[in-house]
Amino acid sequence: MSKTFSQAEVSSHSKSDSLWIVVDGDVYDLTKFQDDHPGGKKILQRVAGKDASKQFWKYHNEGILKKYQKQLQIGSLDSKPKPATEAPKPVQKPKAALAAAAPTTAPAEDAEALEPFGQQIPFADPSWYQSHHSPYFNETHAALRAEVREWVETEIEPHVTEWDEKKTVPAEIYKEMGRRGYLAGLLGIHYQKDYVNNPIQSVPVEKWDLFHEMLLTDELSRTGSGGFVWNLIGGFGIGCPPLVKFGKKSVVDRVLPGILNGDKRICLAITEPDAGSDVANLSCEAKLTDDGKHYIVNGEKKWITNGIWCDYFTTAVRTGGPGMNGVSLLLIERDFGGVSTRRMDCQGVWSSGTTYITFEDVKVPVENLIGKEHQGFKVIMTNFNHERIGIIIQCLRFSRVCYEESVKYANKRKTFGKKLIDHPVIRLKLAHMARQIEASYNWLENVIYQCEKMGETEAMLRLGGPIASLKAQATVTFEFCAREASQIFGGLSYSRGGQGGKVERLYRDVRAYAIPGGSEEIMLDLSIRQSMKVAKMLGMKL
Ligand code: HEM
Repeated sequence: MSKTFSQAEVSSHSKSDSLWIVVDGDVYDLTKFQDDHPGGKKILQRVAGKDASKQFWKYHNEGILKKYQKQLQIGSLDSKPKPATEAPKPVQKPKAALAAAAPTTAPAEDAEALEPFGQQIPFADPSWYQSHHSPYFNETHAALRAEVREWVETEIEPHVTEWDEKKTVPAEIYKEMGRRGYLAGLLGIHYQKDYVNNPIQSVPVEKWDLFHEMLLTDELSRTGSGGFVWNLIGGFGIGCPPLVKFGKKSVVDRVLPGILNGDKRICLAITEPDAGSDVANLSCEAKLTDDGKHYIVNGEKKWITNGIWCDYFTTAVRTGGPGMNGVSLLLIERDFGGVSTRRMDCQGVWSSGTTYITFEDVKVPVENLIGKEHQGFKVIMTNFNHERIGIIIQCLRFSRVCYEESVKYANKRKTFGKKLIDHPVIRLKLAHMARQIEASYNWLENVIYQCEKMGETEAMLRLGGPIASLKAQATVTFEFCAREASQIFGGLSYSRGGQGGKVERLYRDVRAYAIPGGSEEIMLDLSIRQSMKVAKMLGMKL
């Protein structure tokens, strides 16, 4: 935007037939927009021709300018300071600032802390973003973090509310996940470089680890929409790993490139109208044909994330007798015919496409069996840790979003002559949010590190209990933070959109995290049962 105006020039556009305002040194022509302004046109006319920065920031958050700038900004004031030509000075590392005060006997460090990143609001980002030392993150993680945040802030965040209200996300965004090489790194295993056209840009693929996967999901979750995150990786993150790990090579080679490059979509179809957390009771049946070449599948699946848009369904079916030993996993393809999907209306995660599926005489080739016949339950079990870790990462970032939005709002909203942040009762709420977020996140880092070091079977056995426990911890934290943020925002988090929009949306999304993937009650019970069982095997003495 190269055009510049003097203040006098702006002042001459102070009527409704030519209405300009200034926000942060930039000039906006609101003449046409005033009739559509959700806050009303009179309020704009009162500041016409003036600097309205103070009033603007009182009623809006940053997303509004990002969304409307292109359409409404016509230039800047000639008095606006020019942006520095050289790169802005990074925030000073606390280490340098504190060097003088550091005790001379401090132990030598193994590695330097990373540069500060983000807005430096305490607890609004993980502590390694504020240059705290971390044994887990290095320059490759910092590079990925910057790449994803750039994309999310410019291309995604300004539109998330609109997409959520429309209950969809443009297909282009999922394709972009493929084009950027992100999907190939979100499977809980090493990066699938042989199946993608463009491997990820900022990280050498051989260096990809579970912490990259964690922070990719974490940064996507800054959008503050479970619906958005699930739209992109909800079905994929749980439906694709069983195919990659246990599918026949011929099938994997045929379908995986389309999925990982973002052209085709896959989901996991396990839950049924009558079988949720008790997976072993499912009834969708698959009968082998007399020639042994196909299964004929009949049955229903419910609450299936992404189902309406999917080409492939990693489906749990009953091929044998009752209980867990009669369950198999099949890759059902929409093109086989007999697959019907309808959208379900749910409380939250609106843009995730929660689906009811019916399979009617679907003819599935036996080569689409994932794992061995009647042993699908084992495959489903190996999937749970990855699914639950995904849920934990999202819940903890959503908790941070609730906290971050609250801190920002509390620093501008005044009640009874004081900013909210100056009321001890509000600070107490923020403190309780922060302590739970940080405790849970530090536990998550440890669990990810264990997953990285243990083999799959060892991790399944030894981490099943802690991960179940952490899932419950994360969803309870999320519920608490959504509630407290909502109280801080008051009426603004009761209406949809606007400044409290993220908090209102996340409040509605809470149950979508506390129930699926193992409900809180089942998780807590399992955490003790599983941990005791494994400890006994390993020689626990009581
Ligand atoms: C570039 C200029 C502006 C744009 C693009 C804009 C846009 C919007 C939008 C989209 C909303 C709906 C709520 C939201 O999504 O946040 C809104 C609400 C509102 N705006 Fe503006 N606005 C502008 C300038 C102003 C100014 C200068 C004022 C005050 C003098 C103002 C006062 C309000 C008020 C009072 C609301 C209602 C807030 C509420 O519901 O709590 N706006 N505006």
